[in-house]
Amino acid sequence: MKSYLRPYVPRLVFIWLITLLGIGTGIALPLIGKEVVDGPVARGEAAGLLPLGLLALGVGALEALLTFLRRRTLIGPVLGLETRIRDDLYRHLQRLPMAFHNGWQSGQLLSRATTDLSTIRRFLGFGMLFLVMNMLQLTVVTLVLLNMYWPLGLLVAASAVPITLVSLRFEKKYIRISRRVQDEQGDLATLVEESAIGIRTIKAFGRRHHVFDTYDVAALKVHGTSMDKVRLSSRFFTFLEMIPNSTLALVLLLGALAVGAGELSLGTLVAFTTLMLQLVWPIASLGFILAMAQEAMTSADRVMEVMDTVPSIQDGPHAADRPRGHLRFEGIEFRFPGAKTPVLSDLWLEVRPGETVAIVGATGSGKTTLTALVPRLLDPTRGRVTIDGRDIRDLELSSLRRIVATAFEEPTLFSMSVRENLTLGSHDASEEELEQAIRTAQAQFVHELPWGLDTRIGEQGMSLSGGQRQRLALARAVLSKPRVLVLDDTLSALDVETEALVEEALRQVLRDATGIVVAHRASTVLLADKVALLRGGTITHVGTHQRLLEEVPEYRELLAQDADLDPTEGALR
Ligand SMILES: Nc1ncnc2c1ncn2[C@@H]1O[C@H](COP(=O)(O)OP(=O)(O)OP(=O)(O)O)[C@@H](O)[C@H]1O
Repeated sequence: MKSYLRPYVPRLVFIWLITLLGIGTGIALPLIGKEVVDGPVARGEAAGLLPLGLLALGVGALEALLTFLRRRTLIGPVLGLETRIRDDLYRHLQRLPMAFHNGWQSGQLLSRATTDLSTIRRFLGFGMLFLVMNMLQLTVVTLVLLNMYWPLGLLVAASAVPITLVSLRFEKKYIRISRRVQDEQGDLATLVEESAIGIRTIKAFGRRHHVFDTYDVAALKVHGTSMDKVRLSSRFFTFLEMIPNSTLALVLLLGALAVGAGELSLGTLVAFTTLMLQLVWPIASLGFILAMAQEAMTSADRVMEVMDTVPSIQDGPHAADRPRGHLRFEGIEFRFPGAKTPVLSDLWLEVRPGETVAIVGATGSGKTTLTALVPRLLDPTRGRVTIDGRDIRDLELSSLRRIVATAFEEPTLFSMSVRENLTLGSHDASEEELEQAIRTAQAQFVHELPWGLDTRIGEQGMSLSGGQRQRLALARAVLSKPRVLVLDDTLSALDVETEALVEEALRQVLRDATGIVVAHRASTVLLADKVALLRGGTITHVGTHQRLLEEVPEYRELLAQDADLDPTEGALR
C-alpha cells in the first residue's frame, strides 16, 4: 500500500519530526526533576526552584502543543488515504468481470470495502504512529537510563528479551486467528445480505426460524473465534503489564540500596524511576498496537486479494467506427471455471446486419450464456465472436458496449428515478427519444406514477411488478439505439396482449438493428427472421420458424404446447 502513502510523505516527515521532538520533551521533564532534587532541594535553596519550575512548565506546554499539532496533521492524510483506497477498490470491483463476481460472495466484498478499510485506517491513524513512537521511546529512554546508571539500565534493557520472545509467538498466533475472525465476519455479512434480498421467499416458505438458526450458527462461530482472540490477547497484555512493573519494583529496591551505598544520587534515582514509569505505557500498549498492526495487515491482505485480481476481460485497442452490426459466433466453446463439461461447444452462428435471430433451446441449454458473450460479460474459452469481421476482444469495451445493448429477463433497477434508470446507457437522450423508447416498450405506466419519470423506484425497483420492470429494462435497452440488441427472454413476464403490443413496436426497432432474441414462446419467435435451435451446447438447426416446425421434432416439442394455445397459431402453420 506504499503507493497510497507516497503523496503524504512530506506531511508524514513533518509528523515524525514533531513526534521525535515530543519524545525529547517527555525525556527532558524527568531530567529537570533530577536537577530540582539534586540542586535546590538538596541544598535547601528555594530561589533556584523558580527558573527550573518555569523551564518545566515551558517544556510541558511545548509537549502539549506538539501532541495537538501531531493529531491535527495526521488526520487529513489518514482520512484522505482511506477514501482513496475505498474509491480504487470500488472502481476495481466495477472493472472486474462477471466471472469474478460469480465466484465471490457479495458479503465478503462488502466487509472488505467497509470493515477492513476502517481497520487499516485505524492502524494508519493511530497504531502505526504509536508503534514507531513507542519503539523509539523505548530505545531512547533505555539509552538514557544506561547512561544515567548502567547497572540498573542494563536490568531495564534485559527486560526487553522476554517481551520480544513472547511478542513474536503472540504475533504468529494472532495473525491466524484475526484472519479467521475477519473471514467469518464476511460470511456473516453474506448471510445478512442474502436474507435481506430473499426476505420474500423466506417469509413465503415460513423459513424464518431456519434462516435464523443458520445465522445463529455463523454468529456463534464469530463469537467463539473472537473469544479465542480476546483470550490470547488478554494473556499477552497481562504479561506485558507485568514485565515493566516488576522491573520497576526491582529498580526501586536496587536503586535504594545504591543510594544508601552512595553510588547514586537521590535525584538520579528519582529521574530514573520517573523515566521508567514512562516505559510502562509504551510496553503495555505494545500488545494491542501489535494486535492492531496484525489486524491491519490481515485487512490489507484481504483488500489486496481483490485489488490484485487482474480483470480477465481486458480492453481491446480499437474503437468501432460506424459499425454495421454483422455478428458471427465462430467455433465457440464456453466452460465455466471448474466445470467438467462445457456449456457451449463448437457453436457457429451468423446474424447479418438488420437481421434478427431467435435462440430457442431447452431450459439450462446455455441461451443466457450465449447472449452474455456478445457484450463480453463472459469471454469464450475457445473460438471468437466477431462484429463486422473484427474479434470483439480487439474492441474497446466502452465502444463494444455502446454497440450492444441487452435487456435481461430479471432486470435490475437501481434506487434512483425512472428517468435515471432509463438513461443508464445513454445520458444524452432527448425527451422525445425517451418517450419513443417508453412507447416501444409499452411502458406508459411510468407517467401514472406519483411523480412521473421523476419517481424514485425502490430498492431494485421492488415497488414495480415483474412485467413493469421488464418493460423498463426493454425501454432502457432500445433507448441507446444499439446496433446489436440482445433480448434475453425479456418479454416473459408480460401478458399476451401487452406482449403483442410490445412486439409490434419492437419490430420497428429490430428493423434497424441486429437482434438476438432468446425465446420460449412461439409469439416471440415470430419477431425473428430466423430461428437457431440450441441443443447439447451447439446450434443444431438454423432456419425459419415454419421450416423448423415442419422438420425438427425437438423444436416442435419445445414450442408445441405454446403453439396450441397461441392466438397466432393459424398464421404459424
Ligand atoms: N456461474 C456459473 N457457474 C457454473 N455453471 C453455470 C453458471 N451459470 C450458469 N451455469 C450453468 O450453465 C448452464 C446454462 O445456463 P444458462 O443460464 O445459459 O441457460 P439458459 O438456456 O439461459 O436457461 P433458461 O432458459 O432456464 O434461462 C446451466 O446448466 C447452468 O447451470
